[in-house]
Amino acid sequence: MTLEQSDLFPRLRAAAGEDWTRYTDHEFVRALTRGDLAEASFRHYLQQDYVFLKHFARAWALAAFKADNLADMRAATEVLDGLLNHEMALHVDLCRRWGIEAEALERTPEARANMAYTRYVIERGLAGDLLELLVALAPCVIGYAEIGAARHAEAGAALADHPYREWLETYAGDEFQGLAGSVAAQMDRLAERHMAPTRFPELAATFTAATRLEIGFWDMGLQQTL
Ligand SMILES: Cc1ncc(C[n+]2csc(CCO)c2C)c(N)n1
Repeated sequence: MTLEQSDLFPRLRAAAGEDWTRYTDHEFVRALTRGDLAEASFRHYLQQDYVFLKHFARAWALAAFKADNLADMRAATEVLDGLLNHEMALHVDLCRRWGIEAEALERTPEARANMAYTRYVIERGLAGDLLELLVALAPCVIGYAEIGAARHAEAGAALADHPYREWLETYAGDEFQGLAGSVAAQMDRLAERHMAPTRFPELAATFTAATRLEIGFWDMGLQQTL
């Protein structure tokens, strides 16, 4: 399924209103796309993102625990496996090329914006069901796919010699686009089974909160705060 065919995600995105735009059209994203984002900001972001990915792996492990059928358990462990055994290694390589060695990554002090975001997502999963957790994860997974596709296209010919080409290619790539589509489809299946119409506002509040925490993550990168 493509994102356009999904049902719940566009409703959540619409409910997030301006916050969704503030996330996907953030100055960090604009500067990265133009190629003039300060390198120190990108390094700070990369280093924090390493810590972020570890906690997101924990959130996907929680998704496997919260699942009540094999298909949902497999979907969660596939993302977990991809993160732990593929994306983390790519991230460590990318960091090394940007001058951040593996030992420095391990010693990264966790920024408050980073902590707030990952722990919020995990808390939503602990307190709620799998749908609640996937909705908290959606701004990350589906948002980055949306940002990647749009910004990769926008950079266009400038990509030939672009400092952030690899980042843009990663999130515009088939793998992440496919992952976003399958998470959107999984949310739709769960919503069909578990979502009373009266539950939508609650889910929208979780989605908007996670979107605002993504904005905080860009701010943290841009301002290099801890
Ligand atoms: C702050 C922040 N938000 C989102 C992503 C993107 N992302 C992280 S894990 C994953 C796939 C599985 O959840 C995706 C798309 C990121 N790297 N950093």
